[in-house]
Amino acid sequence: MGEVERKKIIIDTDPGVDDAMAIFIALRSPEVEVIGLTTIYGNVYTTLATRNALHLLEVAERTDIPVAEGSHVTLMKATKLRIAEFVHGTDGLGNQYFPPPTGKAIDQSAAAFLVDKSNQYPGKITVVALGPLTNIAMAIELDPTFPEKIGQIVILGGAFFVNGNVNPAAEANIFGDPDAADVVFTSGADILTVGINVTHQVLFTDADLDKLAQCRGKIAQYLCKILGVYFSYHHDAYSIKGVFLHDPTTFLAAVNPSLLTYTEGVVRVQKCGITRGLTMFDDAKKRYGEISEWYDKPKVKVAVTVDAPEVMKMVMDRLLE
Ligand SMILES: O=c1[nH]cnc2c1ncn2[C@@H]1O[C@H](CO)[C@@H](O)[C@H]1O
Repeated sequence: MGEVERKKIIIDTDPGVDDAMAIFIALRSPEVEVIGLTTIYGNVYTTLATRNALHLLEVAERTDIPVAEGSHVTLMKATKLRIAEFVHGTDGLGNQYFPPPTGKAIDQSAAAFLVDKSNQYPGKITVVALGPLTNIAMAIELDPTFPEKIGQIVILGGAFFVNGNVNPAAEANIFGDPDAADVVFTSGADILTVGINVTHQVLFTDADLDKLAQCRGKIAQYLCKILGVYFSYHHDAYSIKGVFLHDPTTFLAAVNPSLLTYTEGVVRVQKCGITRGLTMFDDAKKRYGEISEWYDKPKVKVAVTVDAPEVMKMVMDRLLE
């Protein structure tokens, strides 16, 4: 029987506890084929992100999937980065200090890999971007036709109509490289962005963790080990007994966009000052009298609501397998 074509996915990632979850869910999603991981700083520095990406593929026994290392600096070449090790542990994976992976990244940068794959499968690739958008912006710099050739870019990023998680203005991934984010949002690519206004609705609770602990599967057991630090952080920072599933929600939105509703409009990113990293959406309800920085820019899709129970069901089904 003719097999339904699986969506080809590249995950741009900074693993990261919730990145690890998203990667494992992706590898257990029959609807998609993960054709590569590209790495970026954010939750950890890029070198560690690469090491963790290789390690996670070894845990999942999927070393056939290539890892391309991404940028160590922002689009503007800044080396002073904001790294969220206080969220994920100093090793990025819940302070477990796993032995180093045996595999190596391929001999191609993340940006070059992204461009290559977009040429190989024009219009067919979905990039799921789970960290700061430096690699994607660099792919656009490398090849200005990248936005036309890439199928879709599904982004975990932004705080739309709500406060950020770095400060009241900014969400962590956009704050990590606002210049890159603004390039990507205004590139004309088919973009769906899932902000923390949506991912904060998807809570993985203590009870879910218990279910995972009772499952004898290798991945379930592995995740239980690394989730401790992420749980403690959420308890301290938000006074909640559970963790937000930012990355898994974004990945599942790429698999099944009907899990979300979205609105469309131009998004610009504040690049300086106290609101650096702010994502400002023009809802186009007003025809402004003056030409603004939003005028005539391409629109993107901004997630507004999510079917959280269905996302949680998909997460649990895939992790408890
Ligand atoms: O308070 C925080 N500061 C920095 N990063 C965070 C925080 N909370 C979550 N994340 C990480 O940033 C992405 C979502 O913004 C997620 O990858 C999450 O793990």
